[in-house]
Amino acid sequence: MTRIAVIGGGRIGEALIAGLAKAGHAAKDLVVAEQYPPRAQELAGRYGIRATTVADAADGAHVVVIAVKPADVDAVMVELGKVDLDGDLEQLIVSLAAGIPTARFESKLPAGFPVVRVMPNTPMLVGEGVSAIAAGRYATAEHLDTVRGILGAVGQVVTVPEAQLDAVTAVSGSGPAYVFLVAEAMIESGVGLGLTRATATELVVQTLVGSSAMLAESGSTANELRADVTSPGGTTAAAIRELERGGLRTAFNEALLAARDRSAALGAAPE
Ligand SMILES: NC(=O)C1=CN([C@@H]2O[C@H](COP(=O)(O)OP(=O)(O)OC[C@H]3O[C@@H](n4cnc5c(N)ncnc54)[C@H](OP(=O)(O)O)[C@@H]3O)[C@@H](O)[C@H]2O)C=CC1
Ligand SMILES: O=C(O)[C@@H]1CCC=N1
Repeated sequence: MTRIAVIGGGRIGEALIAGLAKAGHAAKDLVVAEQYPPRAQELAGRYGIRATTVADAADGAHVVVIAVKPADVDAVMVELGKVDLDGDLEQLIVSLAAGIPTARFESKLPAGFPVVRVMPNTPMLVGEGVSAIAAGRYATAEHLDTVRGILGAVGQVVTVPEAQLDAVTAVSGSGPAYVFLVAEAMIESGVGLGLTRATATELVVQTLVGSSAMLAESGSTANELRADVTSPGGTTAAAIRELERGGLRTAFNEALLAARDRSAALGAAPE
């Protein structure tokens, strides 16, 4: 089985580890390098995996996943520079960091070292993630297949040109947060209308689950499904008029532009 080292045991690092563990990836083939010792121990205990240093984790791993914040990537690359990254193992660097171009990794690795950049999202924790992957200059179709195999165990995988990854980040990388925000807002509004919090939460959660399943499975577009709920002169039309008046579409346009631009800025070369 592919030996995977996850560098950075934060939110997305844990989502990947948990998703892989749930999908049956053997614990002995997963290792985490997390700089905060209590957190490292927590992950080791929760998933029965080894927690160690960056260099030790990378040494002997087939795939080294970089799951630290963009600002911490360069420090990790310095640590990796101390390891004899082993061409015989056909090692591969997979970066989950928003914005950081594959060229930045390649410039700090031995010549020709393969790098694949990925934008995942947290629902991979429950096997329902979606990841977009893009090959760096030296990554082959086989390397992309390896990454598809890993991420395919925890959700869907799409392949895009690297230039599109900042847009992907705005849509699906950050996307779960928009959905959770909508859930929060609907629950609060339900409570405002007199429902108990527990009832409002149950209604909203299952509405999101059911609507998502229809989007995924019905073969109808979002627009068609929305029209089906919107009876002429009815309650949905009244609600949607208010959402449009509140500038929902413009807000989403501006929000995704801001996220795309922030991703690009995170990847700008350090001064
Ligand atoms: N969260 C998400 O939904 C998504 C995140 N990403 C990307 O994933 C990356 C991580 O994000 P996220 O998980 O949210 O961030 P977190 O801050 O939750 O996780 C990063 C972890 O890496 C640790 N770390 C930092 N430097 C090192 C190091 N040198 N060696 C070992 N561990 C280190 C951090 O420790 P400490 O806290 O002490 O700094 C932290 O625990 C980012 O680049 C982000 O762009 C991509 C898609 C989705
Ligand atoms: O907020 C962030 O920067 C990261 C990238 C995508 C989701 N979380």
